[in-house]
Amino acid sequence: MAFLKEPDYSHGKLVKTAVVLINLGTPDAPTPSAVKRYLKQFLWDQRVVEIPRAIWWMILHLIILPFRSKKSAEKYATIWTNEGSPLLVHTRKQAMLLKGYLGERGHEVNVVHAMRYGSPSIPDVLNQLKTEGYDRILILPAYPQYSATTTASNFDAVAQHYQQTRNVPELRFIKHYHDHPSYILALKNKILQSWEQNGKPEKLVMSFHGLPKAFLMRGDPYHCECYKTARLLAEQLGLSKEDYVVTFQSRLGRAEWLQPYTEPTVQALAKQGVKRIDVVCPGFLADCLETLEEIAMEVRQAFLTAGGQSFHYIPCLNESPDGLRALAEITEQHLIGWPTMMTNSMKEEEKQQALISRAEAKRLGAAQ
Ligand SMILES: C=CC1=C(C)c2cc3[nH]c(cc4nc(cc5[nH]c(cc1n2)c(C)c5CCC(=O)O)C(CCC(=O)O)=C4C)c(C)c3C=C
Ligand SMILES: [Fe+2]
Ligand SMILES: [Fe+2]
Repeated sequence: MAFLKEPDYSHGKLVKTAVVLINLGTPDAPTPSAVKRYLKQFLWDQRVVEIPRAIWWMILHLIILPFRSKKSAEKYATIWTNEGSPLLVHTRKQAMLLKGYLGERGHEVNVVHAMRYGSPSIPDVLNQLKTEGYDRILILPAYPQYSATTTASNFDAVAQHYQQTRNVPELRFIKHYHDHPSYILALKNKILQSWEQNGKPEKLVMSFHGLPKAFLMRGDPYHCECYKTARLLAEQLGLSKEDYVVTFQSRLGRAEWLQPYTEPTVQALAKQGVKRIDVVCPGFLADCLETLEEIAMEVRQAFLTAGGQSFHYIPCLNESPDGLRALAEITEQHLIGWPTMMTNSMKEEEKQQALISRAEAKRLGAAQ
């Protein structure tokens, strides 16, 4: 009888393991209808907007969706690439490379990407892994700093998915890595690389995505984790308090969000006579609308219009070897007790895929 069949694993035996890199999500196209579909799912999440549902439904459907979808679609169009939305393109490549980096370190795990909103969706990805026989799942949120709005929302989506599943796999969930030495080192190297090419700024602006201030007051640790990342990074770079400033971007709506806000801060710096600033966004693993459009275009313009002379945007870690090495080390620490190596249960095409990822990771410097 099927239900009495012994499972094809037991303690000490190898079990197929997969890491799921989950990022926020992005529209399928830079069009008002695609952006509307994405925003509708995103902004209906109670982890993101805590306003009572009936009131929020009216605001969302009557004001936000009709106006913001069109405006945001125009912004997305300015950053869209031949391969698609930058956030999706980078996240997909990061997952592929992370698999290779982990393989090089002796962990033969699968690494796939999923999006909290939009596609590939978390349920689709987890279903696919189940079909392929993965019975150990490690969730790696693409957010170094924990926030209920992002990290806990990923957790909700994963937990909700498995509510519909009888045979739930072993699950692990990485909470944060805002102070992980290899993540800080990767950021430091990215900044030093930019300074070697372009020289140093008078002020380094570290801009993080914002949140309503009320979420901090209710206990969300995000704000503290951003400041810890910034302090560790400044220490590593040998910066004094006068050399850098922490700011928060991407405010939405009229309520107060975490301060100081990025754009007014850079305008004030320009008015105080600061001629050259660099902006880095350590909270984003991958470049996206919020960095490429909001920071590298809008905030740049605001600084230059207010009298600034030179503005450099320092890109996110994206596919940089240091960034991937950091993700590999962080992941590795959470694989302890889950022995992973090339198993006989891996299908031929899975083995082939693992070898391709490793070759690409090696080419990018994983073995250094
Ligand atoms: C109430 C609104 C929002 C909260 C809270 C929020 C938190 C939050 N977001 C990120 C990361 C990203 N946000 C991105 C886009 C984006 N964010 C909001 C709103 C809130 N975010 C909106 C409406 C949008 C869509 C774009 C727009 O219309 O302005 C993105 C980029 C997505 C892309 O497609 O490129 C990221 C990444 C974090 C880390 C965070 C809290 C810590
Ligand atoms: Fe956001
Ligand atoms: Fe924005």
